[in-house]
Amino acid sequence: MEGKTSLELQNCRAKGGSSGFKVAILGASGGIGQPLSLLMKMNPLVSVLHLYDVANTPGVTSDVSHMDTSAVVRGFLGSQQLENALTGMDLVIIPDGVPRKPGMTRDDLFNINAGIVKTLCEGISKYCPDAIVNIISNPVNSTVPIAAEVFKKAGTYNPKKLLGVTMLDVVRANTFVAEVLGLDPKEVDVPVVGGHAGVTILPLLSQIKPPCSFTSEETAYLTSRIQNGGTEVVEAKAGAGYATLSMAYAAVKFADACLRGLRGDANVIKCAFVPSVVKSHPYFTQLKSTV
Ligand SMILES: NC(=O)C1=CN([C@@H]2O[C@H](COP(=O)(O)OP(=O)(O)OC[C@H]3O[C@@H](n4cnc5c(N)ncnc54)[C@H](O)[C@@H]3O)[C@@H](O)[C@H]2O)C=CC1
Ligand SMILES: O=C([O-])CC(=O)C(=O)O
Repeated sequence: MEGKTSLELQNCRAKGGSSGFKVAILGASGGIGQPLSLLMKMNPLVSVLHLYDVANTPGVTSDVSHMDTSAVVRGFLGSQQLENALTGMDLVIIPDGVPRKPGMTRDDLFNINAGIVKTLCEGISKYCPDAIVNIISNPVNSTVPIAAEVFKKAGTYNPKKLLGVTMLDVVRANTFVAEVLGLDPKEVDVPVVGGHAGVTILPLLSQIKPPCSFTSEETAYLTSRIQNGGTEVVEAKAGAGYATLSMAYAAVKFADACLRGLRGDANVIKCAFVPSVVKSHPYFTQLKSTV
């Protein structure tokens, strides 16, 4: 190792990195992006982790890269580095954009986040058109259709690879249902379909595994709590934030399912907001095989 600069040493390490998938997180310095970067660095299916943002990626990258797990971490700052951040990626996770404040709906984020997601998806269609794309940025009910239009225009649209992340609704539903039933949440699987905003979030309480039943009061309580889970956190944080930690957990659970699907595992089926066969709703959260 004598005579090598620290950059050369890092490059040696990168070349000798473990086999696995290459994952980019766009918006890696944010409230979701940071814990998501931490958790993805711990995922044994990831060999290379690219952290992209328009702010603070050198610090986040330095911090996360010190973790003694296999994935090689590289940081990218600003739009001039988007090409390098995306080239060769198998999975791109997008938690960039603006989150809402108390009193706002997710739709209030549309004007800013739509433009950001559009620009990033134009980059994806140029630099890693075959990657699976996980969209977290709100309003998911609109950002996923925007991404689809960008990919269609570029001729790179693959409806199987564009997935709106609604896993937090499932994670919340599993937690709240388990509380009512007195079970460990790990034993509960609640399908949640529809969309990712208020009444469009539809927990299928009759389809839970294991089979169970509820009183009408329990059904009303659970439906309302699951539909308003995001608002519950926004109000509890009282202007100082929104769901970031539970979202990062949910995003990693979903990303891991995508990577297992890419690896060829059978029966990896999760809920996601995707192009739909329901004619009146061209996009709909449904149970979907992850590849
Ligand atoms: N799908 C879901 O279930 C959930 C979605 N969200 C959404 O996720 C999004 C991100 O939330 P947070 O991380 O809490 O927000 P945040 O404001 O903490 O972080 C957003 C990050 O995006 C970056 N960013 C801004 N413009 C960018 C651009 N042009 N390119 C790349 N990065 C850019 C910012 O620098 C920042 O680091 C919000 O839209 C929020 O509503 C939040 C919770 C749950
Ligand atoms: O409520 C928000 O704005 C963030 C979000 O989507 C959620 O927590 O489900």
